[in-house]
Amino acid sequence: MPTNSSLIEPKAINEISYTLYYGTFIHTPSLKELDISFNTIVGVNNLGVIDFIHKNYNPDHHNNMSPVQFFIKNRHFDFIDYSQEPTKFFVPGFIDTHIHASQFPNIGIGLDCPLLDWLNNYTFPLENEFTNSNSTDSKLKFAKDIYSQVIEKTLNNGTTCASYFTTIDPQTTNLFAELLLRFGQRGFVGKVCMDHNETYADYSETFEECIDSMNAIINHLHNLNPQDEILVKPIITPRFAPVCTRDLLFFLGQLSKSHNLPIQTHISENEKEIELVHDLFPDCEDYASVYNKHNLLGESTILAHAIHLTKKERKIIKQKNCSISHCPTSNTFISSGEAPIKKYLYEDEINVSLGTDVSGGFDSSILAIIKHCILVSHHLAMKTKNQKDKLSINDALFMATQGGAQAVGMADQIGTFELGKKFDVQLIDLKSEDSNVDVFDWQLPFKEHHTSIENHKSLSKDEQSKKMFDLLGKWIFSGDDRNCVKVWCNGRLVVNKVRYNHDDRWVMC
Ligand SMILES: Nc1nc2[nH]cnc2c(=O)[nH]1
Ligand SMILES: [Zn+2]
Repeated sequence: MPTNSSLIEPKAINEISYTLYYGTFIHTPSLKELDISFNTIVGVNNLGVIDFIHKNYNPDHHNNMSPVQFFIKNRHFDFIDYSQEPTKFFVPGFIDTHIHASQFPNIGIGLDCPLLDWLNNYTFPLENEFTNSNSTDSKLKFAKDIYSQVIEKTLNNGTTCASYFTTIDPQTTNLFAELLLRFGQRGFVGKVCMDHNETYADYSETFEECIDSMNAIINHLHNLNPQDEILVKPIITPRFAPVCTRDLLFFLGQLSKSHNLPIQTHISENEKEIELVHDLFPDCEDYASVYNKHNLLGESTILAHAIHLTKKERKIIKQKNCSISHCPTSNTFISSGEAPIKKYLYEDEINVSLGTDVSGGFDSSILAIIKHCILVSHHLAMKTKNQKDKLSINDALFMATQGGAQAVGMADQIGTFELGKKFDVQLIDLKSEDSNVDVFDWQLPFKEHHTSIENHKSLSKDEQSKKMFDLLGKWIFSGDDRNCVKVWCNGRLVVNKVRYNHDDRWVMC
């Protein structure tokens, strides 16, 4: 955390109620930096904004001039204290930059074929179910069941923001945005655009239908958000070049400019797909050039997969400041390949984030994707015999949080614990009910329910941080949704798995 503490303007004090969270905070302010702060207070106002951070707070050393004491004297606030619980820590909410909400029922299905067959055999038929024109009611019910489940599941896994693909259907896409708001997850809503599906003609739209649908969705979402808050936003989503006409690609590039909307698509996932793009766009030098030619590459473009990029494509992607969404689980499940992410991050300096890519990916948890991206990078390193290809815990955590925030154009609003950012946060408990994580007392960074004197006598700050780092490894490699016990989005508690609050020490003033 860059700032030790900061005090809000006194004039605002009577209008704002606060929650102060006290405990261990862990985040990655930059790619190479992992910050572990014990005994830290983060103050969140009623707009869900962090405007108070105080590190190393010791309640036994009262200093009446300290910002904390100032708060205690002057304000109504809730004080939520986990500072004496070594297996509990706060991390930023995860950001999933590539997930197909509509494909959720297909999780675990379709292991037998590569991308283009997988699309035709499994994916297009399922997405087509959302377009049922015979009965609007049954279509909406079908969509509501699936979409509610995917939002609940991802929130329960600590995803506070996601960039979603839905289907070509506008009505159920609008319903999806409404559900996001109801459940309280921040979301980018991408109606899939595709007006040229040669291999599965049943699932396609005309250019004109796509324009009408996009306009309907943009208008609907414009009116949906609460005042002064953008929680759901449309994202322009050409599915991928092979299913879009040039007219559609041009139109979508223009639409992004005229409405200042982000873009997401797929790129260079599978070798047969790349050949198809060469055949369909012989005038373009490579896959990235197809998108570039149609004004679809910019700083708010998320390119999913990006496994087989050429050096030249990597250069364009960097020049245009696009982000990549790395989807290692999907890339393994449908055997698309191993993206050289370490090179993208450190040689090309491209921003890389993580995506579950449900249902090419079989796990809707970004914690699982963190684990998988590290494992895939180790396999790549064994193949290339280059240790530098291995991703670290820091790299993966950064991609899951601040890298994701940059990908969705919210680097200054979410992704870390910093003044002025939204409180999109998870509380992790390694000893939660039914936890799969085994922790021994000697592995803890400090004693449970210690007195401050005991604590001072124990480990140095560096030793404590090292132990906490090891606990992070335990969380990533043997933890799961059971350890994500609370989730806040925009300051609002949206998941609470703590059955009784007796293990939270609440002090109401
Ligand atoms: N993984 C994946 N790749 C795609 N390329 C085009 N559409 C898709 C999709 O739905 N999933
Ligand atoms: Zn995808």
